[in-house]
Amino acid sequence: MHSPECQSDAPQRVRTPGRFHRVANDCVFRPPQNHVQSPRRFVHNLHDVPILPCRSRCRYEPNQPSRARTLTSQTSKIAHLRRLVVIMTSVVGVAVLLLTYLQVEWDRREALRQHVADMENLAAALTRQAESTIRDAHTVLIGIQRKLQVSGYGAENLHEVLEVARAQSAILADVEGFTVLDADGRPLLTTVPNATLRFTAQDREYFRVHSAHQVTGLYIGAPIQSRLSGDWVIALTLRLSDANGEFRGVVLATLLVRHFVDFYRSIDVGSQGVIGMVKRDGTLLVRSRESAENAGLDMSRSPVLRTVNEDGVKRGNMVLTAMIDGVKRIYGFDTSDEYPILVGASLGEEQAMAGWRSRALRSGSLSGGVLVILLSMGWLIWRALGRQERMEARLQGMHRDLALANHALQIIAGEDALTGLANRRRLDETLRAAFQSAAAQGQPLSFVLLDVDHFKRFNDQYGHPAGDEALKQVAEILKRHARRSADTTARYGGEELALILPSAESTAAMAVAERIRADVEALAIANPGSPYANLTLSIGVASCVPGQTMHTPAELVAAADVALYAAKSEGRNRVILSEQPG
Ligand SMILES: Nc1nc2c(ncn2[C@@H]2O[C@H](COP(=O)(O)OP(=O)(O)OP(=O)(O)O)[C@@H](O)[C@H]2O)c(=O)[nH]1
Repeated sequence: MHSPECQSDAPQRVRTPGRFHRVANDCVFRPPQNHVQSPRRFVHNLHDVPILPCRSRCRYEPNQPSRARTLTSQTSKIAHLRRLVVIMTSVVGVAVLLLTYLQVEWDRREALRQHVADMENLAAALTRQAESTIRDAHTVLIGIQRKLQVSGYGAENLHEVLEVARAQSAILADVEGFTVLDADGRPLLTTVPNATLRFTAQDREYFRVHSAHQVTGLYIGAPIQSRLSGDWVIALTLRLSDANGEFRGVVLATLLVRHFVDFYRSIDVGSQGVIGMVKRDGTLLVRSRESAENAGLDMSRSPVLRTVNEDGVKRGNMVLTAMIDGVKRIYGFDTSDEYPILVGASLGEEQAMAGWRSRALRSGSLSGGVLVILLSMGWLIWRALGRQERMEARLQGMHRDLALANHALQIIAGEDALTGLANRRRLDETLRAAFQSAAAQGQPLSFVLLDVDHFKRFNDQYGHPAGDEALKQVAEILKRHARRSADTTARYGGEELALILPSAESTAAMAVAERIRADVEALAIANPGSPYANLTLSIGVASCVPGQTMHTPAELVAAADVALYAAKSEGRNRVILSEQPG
């Protein structure tokens, strides 16, 4: 009762005209649901039917099932192992990459955080230094302004002012000197040594700002080239007014740009680093990289100044590409609360992060090495397992061939491997011989066909190995009841067994069949799927005197088959005698 799409390698016999397929003994059948419908069987001469390879997914196991199963599970274990190797290698590889990335990224942030903090602190310190320098000059300017505004511009007072200013200028190293200009911009006095006083400052920005009364306090101008000394200076100025507030001139302190530049350059910020001071309006006052070229440059569009002026940030940091030279830098900046100035200190990003880059390169190389070793090992194991898998598959193929060869040998030998009964081929030969001999002697001949009831449910419940064991036990009972030497017990196919009883009439055959049925029932092998709760047999018995009532063995088998069908239909676990005339 093999399904037509059977594809296992078991040999099978396919019955073409009937509804049921019969396969060789070892194949595990899957009968159609309605297989008990009449006519149940179609008897044929098996020798006319070719042995075909079984191609369904039936659970056919040749006679060395456990070894074959072991090999199959071994192969699938190896395949599973190979998959595991790929998965493990990938997981560990990804983990190594991820950890390396996280470590490198953490290190980068830490390095950046450290540099940013350094630059912010440096900017704050330099802002305080600039404030202090400006404050010192501012204090002297206020003194000169007061003295002139109170005591007037007479020669004696001017002389006194000059003396005091000289003394203070000598103390203040960053100050080039102090100068007083009259309302026309001409110098009245200066502390700058060897200065020629034949010039006018009317064109200077600070002069215009004060004469137009645009500022009241200290005005910090853009860097200019001093007309007194030729040095680049930052002019700090206060307005001079008379008692009516009329413009009387300007008192001026000039800070030496080179002093700031020298000081800024003495601080190590690397060859790409820059320290600079700008006015809050964006005018560049000092830059450590060049002393004068960029003096007065408008930097109001710089992101740092925009942050300070637009967002009101007083102190902070940024990583950005400089407007002046296009170098990417890490900036720290701080603004003065006293004066409209801002000092920024920066490191070149490339130089600052060079340490981190080399550490990242080392980590990357190390991880790369680990990864290469890991992948190589994974690949080697994977390849070795592949070889083993192929070998196991070959071995499996060889075992299958061996099993088929054994099976073929058993067919030739005429014995069913599982039960030790005669196989189908020998059954047919024996039946044919018994039929001819009984016909020649005018003796009766009986044929008994036995089928285990609800065996599929038994298999489904306990598994095929248990089914095999039960079949063996039934076969043993069958052997016990074949007492005469001419009696032949055989496996007809699947869970069907047969018994040839030469010289036995129907009464004797029925008695034997009944004893077999009873003995099997008495075994009490549990079969929960059966209404009898135990394993039982349905048996069909047919008898004839060959040559008289029947003319071929096939007729006798067909009669037993119909009787067996009747036994199934009437409730199973019973023996039915064929109604065919015997
Ligand atoms: N364990 C084992 N099972 C077998 C063997 N040969 C056939 N079978 C099984 O026997 C069962 C026969 O099923 P069916 O033809 O439906 O018959 P059943 O379940 O006994 O039902 P009825 O015959 O109607 O009582 C199938 O499940 C086959 O797989 C064998 O050698 N070993």
